[in-house]
Amino acid sequence: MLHLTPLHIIGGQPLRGDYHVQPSKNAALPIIVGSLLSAEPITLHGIPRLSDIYTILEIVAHLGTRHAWTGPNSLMLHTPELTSTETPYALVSKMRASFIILGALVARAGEATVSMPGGCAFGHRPVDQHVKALRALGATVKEEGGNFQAERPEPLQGNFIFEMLTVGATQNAILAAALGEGTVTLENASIDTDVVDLANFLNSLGADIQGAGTNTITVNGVKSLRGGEYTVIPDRIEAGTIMIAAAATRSQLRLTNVRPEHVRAVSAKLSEMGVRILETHDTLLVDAAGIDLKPVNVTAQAYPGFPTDVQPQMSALLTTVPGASVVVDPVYPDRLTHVVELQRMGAKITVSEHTQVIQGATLHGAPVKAADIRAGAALFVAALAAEGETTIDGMQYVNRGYERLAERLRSVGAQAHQPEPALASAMD
Ligand SMILES: CC(=O)N[C@H]1[C@@H](OP(=O)(O)OP(=O)(O)OC[C@H]2O[C@@H](n3ccc(=O)[nH]c3=O)[C@H](O)[C@@H]2O)O[C@H](CO)[C@@H](O)[C@@H]1O
Ligand SMILES: C=C(OP(=O)(O)O)C(=O)O
Repeated sequence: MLHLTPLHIIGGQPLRGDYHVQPSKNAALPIIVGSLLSAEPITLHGIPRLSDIYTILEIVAHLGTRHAWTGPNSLMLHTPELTSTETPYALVSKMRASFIILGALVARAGEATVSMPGGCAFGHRPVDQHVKALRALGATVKEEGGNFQAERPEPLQGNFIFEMLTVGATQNAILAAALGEGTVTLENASIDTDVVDLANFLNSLGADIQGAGTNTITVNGVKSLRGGEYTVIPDRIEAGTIMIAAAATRSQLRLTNVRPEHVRAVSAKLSEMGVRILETHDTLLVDAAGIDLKPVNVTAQAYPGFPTDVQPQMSALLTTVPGASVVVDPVYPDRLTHVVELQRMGAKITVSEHTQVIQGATLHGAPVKAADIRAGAALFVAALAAEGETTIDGMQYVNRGYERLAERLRSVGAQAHQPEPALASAMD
């Protein structure tokens, strides 16, 4: 991964004005993979210009997809035929989300070889549910030499009950079953917004996926998918991050291009702390100006619970709130790489048995380093609230998830500066 220059933030200034939320990274990635199911051209709007998007485009290009940017966030994709059914380690290891290529290739080609996804800074991320689901629905999946090889002799059919709520495995099973005229029922399926957006996208091309957004999804395989045009949902994780940044700087800030119903768990927690939240159908006003915030306890859960992808940022906010807060993340119990870096900034956090106990303190600027995407987000939230200057290294991780971060933070009054162009614009 390319190393980027650090982000410099001089903290202690309130944010103000309107922050336009980017399109969703985690919804866009599986939708780009889903485009492999159609031989006709597809135009997608709402694709954020992020390094993860460039990585998935590299992977689908290897499989035969041609693409062209047709607007700042619009992309044309076309896969007239697959040129390979294998995704090599060098590409897959860059990004865990690429594992759902397995389901897409099984659907379109009846076979796939995908390398085992790489490890992750915040712990073990198994793929057993992806494999069990495909096997239960009639595919053979072999694990050999660090690769998973899947074959689908007949169209997938049958029933699978997930052992836990998993976004990626639900998406993988939907993709694998979408083509081929069998009927598949998925129980205890994830109801995450990114599962719903994938199903809506595939249905817009002629797929027959019923029940996305509930725990039981039925996929009636169809012969083929046509081309089409689709707009990806706004990024609820970026929205949650910026809502928290507004609270941490005790600001009044309006978020535009947001689906308030997608961030309700974050809104509820901020309201419990005393932040005023005002919703319209696509904006959110976050008002923490002049408010003495109260400490809270937070437990991350699958959607619609409090998102694990916002847990580190929430922990950063709580380091600024007088009193004791407790944070646990049963989804990823080791998602804690932000802790030691926040401590450099004066945060009072102790960790015992995967539980963060946080005492409010005054943060000060310091040199810090992000080890993963949302730990980096926690660091820029803390930096915005801290007295003095913070330099955040490891921006290649942060840039996976936040488009033109310094520029967009500056647009709402932050003093943020990253000396070199971000990776996304360097690759345009
Ligand atoms: C690209 C993308 O969209 N990534 C998101 C997606 O990841 P991802 O889809 O990988 O996460 P999952 O929803 O699958 O993981 C949820 C839980 O299930 C467990 N599990 C998952 C699969 C499996 O086969 N076995 C298993 O045990 C995981 O360890 C975790 O505890 O959802 C996560 C949970 O909201 C987010 O943190 C990630 O940002
Ligand atoms: C962890 C994340 O992404 P990934 O699942 O791709 O690692 C994230 O977006 O917070």
